[in-house]
Amino acid sequence: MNQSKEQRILNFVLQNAVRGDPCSVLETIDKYCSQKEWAMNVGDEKGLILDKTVEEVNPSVALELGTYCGYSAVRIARLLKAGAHLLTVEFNPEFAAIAKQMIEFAGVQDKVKLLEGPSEEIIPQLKKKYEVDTLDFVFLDHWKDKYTPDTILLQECNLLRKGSVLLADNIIVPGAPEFLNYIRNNPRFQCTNYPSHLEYMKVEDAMEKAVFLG
Ligand SMILES: O=C(NCCCCCn1ccc2cnccc21)c1cc(-c2ccc(F)cc2)cc(O)c1O
Ligand SMILES: [Mg+2]
Repeated sequence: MNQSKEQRILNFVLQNAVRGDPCSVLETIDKYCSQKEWAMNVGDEKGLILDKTVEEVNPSVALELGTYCGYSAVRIARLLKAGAHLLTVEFNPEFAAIAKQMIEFAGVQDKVKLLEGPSEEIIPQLKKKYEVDTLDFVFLDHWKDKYTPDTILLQECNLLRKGSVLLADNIIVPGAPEFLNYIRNNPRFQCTNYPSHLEYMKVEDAMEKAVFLG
């Protein structure tokens, strides 16, 4: 059975990165995906926008929708203060298995809880099953047509508080036009656009930050 691309990325990290060193894991994934096989990690350029937003928010409780190989989970978790944690949702079991190993190799497993399943099922469970009060930070990086329904669901489940920050990837490519329309025309959100490039490519992309006003 030949390996998946995601397995090849993990193997390259296990063989070339430094165990317990999140920055080394991130550099190694970026090296592989820029030189050998493209993959849909947020990458080093948009990763800096993610870093700055996480540092600005300094979240106690963060949610990520779309784990993939765990690149952005490692990226976020490495910046979290003591006692803070990231809940990351992945519905593809193969990706979840890769991400789990990636997160453990990076040494951030104590800060990350990987939840397997579709976001519309997991979000309503966050309060009771995962003991979440409200979310300080949400990174949207899953199916682009789920950004809007899941943002609505987060509000319906009372998971956002005044000042909660959403950051959405791929505003231009693959694009989330319906989300952009929803969030920019919603008076309960204050939006900021961050132009960038598609991971590992000279193609324009952008991230959108939306602060919930309560
Ligand atoms: O599709 C993307 N990501 C989503 C992957 C699937 C998520 C599925 N999933 C995960 C959790 C979860 C929970 N509930 C429901 C579904 C769930 C993506 C694509 C590109 C891209 C691809 C080709 C191209 F030519 C240019 C750009 C670049 C990106 O950065 C991306 O993020
Ligand atoms: Mg993305």
